[in-house]
Amino acid sequence: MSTLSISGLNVFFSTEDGPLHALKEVGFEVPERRIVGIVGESGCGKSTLINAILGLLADNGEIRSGQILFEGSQDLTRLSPRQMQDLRGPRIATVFQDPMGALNPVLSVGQQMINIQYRSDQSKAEKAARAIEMLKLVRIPDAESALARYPHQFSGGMKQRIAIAMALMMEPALLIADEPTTALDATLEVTTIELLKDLQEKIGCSVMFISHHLGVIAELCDDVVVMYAGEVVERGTVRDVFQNPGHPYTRRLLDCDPARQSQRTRILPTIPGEIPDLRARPSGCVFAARCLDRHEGCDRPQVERMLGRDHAARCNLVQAAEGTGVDA
Ligand SMILES: Nc1ncnc2c1ncn2[C@@H]1O[C@H](COP(=O)(O)OP(=O)(O)OP(=O)(O)O)[C@@H](O)[C@H]1O
Repeated sequence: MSTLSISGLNVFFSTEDGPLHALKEVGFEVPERRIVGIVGESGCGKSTLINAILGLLADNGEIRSGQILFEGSQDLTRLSPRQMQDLRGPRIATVFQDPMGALNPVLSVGQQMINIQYRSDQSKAEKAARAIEMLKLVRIPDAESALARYPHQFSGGMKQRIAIAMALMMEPALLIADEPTTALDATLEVTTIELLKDLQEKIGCSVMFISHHLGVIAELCDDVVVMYAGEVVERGTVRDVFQNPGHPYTRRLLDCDPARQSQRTRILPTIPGEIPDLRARPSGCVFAARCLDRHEGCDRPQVERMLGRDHAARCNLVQAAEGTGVDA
């Protein structure tokens, strides 16, 4: 069973210049106990996707169609704001780039970690013991005395680890981690990634990990979903997608990844061009204007084609390649 199963998700924003189709027919799974990376450049719809799952779309946003099935039974698109509020935190936890979004600067870490357990009928001492246990798991030195300290007394890396401990404290079924290591330096990033993987295994939750850092995705995730202009253009296991990318956009992303550059460059390479205006989506492929493999099939709607058991790409060229023997 999948912890999260998204299908046919269409999200629109109303704007002064007409409706903006931010997510188009988005579909993918976050299977139980797996870590799924979501990758794509700025504007590809990652925040909209997270907000749609959490029931926190902006007032001008609307889910027009689609399903977000949580733990096989609850369609999150149909829950009331109150029901969503109950799920956020205990069942669907979040970690963001800035840990201070999750930490209250005027309360001690211990108090905050006890407050999170408000639904538990354990005693205060038991809740404090649980907080210490979590702080130890995220390798905060001297966890007992850390309870009495305030967020500003910790370094950036420690604050993020405390935020992770707080997110996982109630053993959620799903953790949504949005660029949680982007603000950290390279060494701290590696430590935090290792820790996240460790904790995920201990708690047995699923993780949706949003990042533009392909190296981190490769290191941490089991599966990856590649998004472009609000569409899922490729999905599969990290191994399949990274070793045998099917979509030209995925190939360009991998080519641009600094970790794969043979020569060191001063300027980070990026894909030339821009994401199209989502108020006027092209009728054919959404990536065609920037694609190096353009062909006549790009003007038609793109069909998602399976490249392997769990590996799919939305590109008509991939489909054409099979029959013609052309190497896609
Ligand atoms: N409230 C809104 N009203 C109108 N358009 C919006 C709104 N929120 C997002 N959009 C548009 O939806 C598209 C997807 O935006 P989104 O913020 O989800 O992308 P993103 O991949 O998270 O980008 P970033 O990494 O820069 O945050 C963009 O074209 C954006 O301009």
